[in-house]
Amino acid sequence: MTKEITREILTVAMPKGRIFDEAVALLRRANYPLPPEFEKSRKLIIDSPDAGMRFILAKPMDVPTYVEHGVADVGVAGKDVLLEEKRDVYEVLDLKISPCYMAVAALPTYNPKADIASKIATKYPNLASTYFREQGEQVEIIKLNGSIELAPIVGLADRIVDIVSTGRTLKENGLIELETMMPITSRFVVNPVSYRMKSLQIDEMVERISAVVEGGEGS
Ligand SMILES: Nc1ncnc2c1ncn2[C@@H]1O[C@H](COP(=O)(O)OP(=O)(O)OP(=O)(O)O)[C@@H](O)[C@H]1O
Ligand SMILES: O=P(O)(O)OC[C@H]1O[C@H](OP(=O)(O)OP(=O)(O)O)[C@H](O)[C@@H]1O
Repeated sequence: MTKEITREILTVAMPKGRIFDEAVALLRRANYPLPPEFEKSRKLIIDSPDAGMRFILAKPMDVPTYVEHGVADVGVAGKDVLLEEKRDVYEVLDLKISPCYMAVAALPTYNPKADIASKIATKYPNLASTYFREQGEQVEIIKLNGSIELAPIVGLADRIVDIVSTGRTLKENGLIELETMMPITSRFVVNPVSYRMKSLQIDEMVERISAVVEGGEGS
């Protein structure tokens, strides 16, 4: 009797939005045959039997949550999201896509006052509080969900912690960068249990993507 080696389906959590197209392009360059409906569909679960994969399309900030809980075996998440969410996932590969950086910014008139806790507006409260704690600075964090650059202009906060890419949003809103905090790129993350149970598929996927990232295969 011949024993058939069956490969289990790998569930991949993909971030919708900015990172999505670049992540899809990377997978295609690694020769994963992704269906054309990927780009056009509003579906949140897309099966690719030829690739042996099921894709779930999540909000970028939620990708590590799906991977931590094991409903996705692997996923693609920004380093910003990983630092903010601190989920129990393995970060195994820097995909070097969607580059940007995290920065502290303020109006040019910002004047640090030693006796008052500075107000920091951000979409990244954990990342920001860790950063300022490490700097030995006491701050009050104000969590916002977007349009962060608005906060200093209307007097809600005196500084912001936010992502900078082209610098256009800071510039057009009259803000200046005070400190560069850390560079950000998207990472390939893996559920620790999946890493043991589906090591064959996951190792192969990491190798194939890594070859594209490092060597520019197919680019
Ligand atoms: N200029 C940028 N602004 C924000 N995120 C960026 C930028 N450039 C790259 N990124 C990456 O893209 C991710 C965010 O993607 P996107 O803006 O689509 O999601 P989002 O923050 O959930 O947006 P929204 O809340 O507007 O839907 C970040 O986690 C970061 O790693
Ligand atoms: O340096 P830039 O190229 O201008 O990019 C940075 C801007 O892009 C992001 O905002 P996004 O467009 O996601 O909108 P949001 O304010 O709703 O988060 C980020 O929060 C900055 O505001």
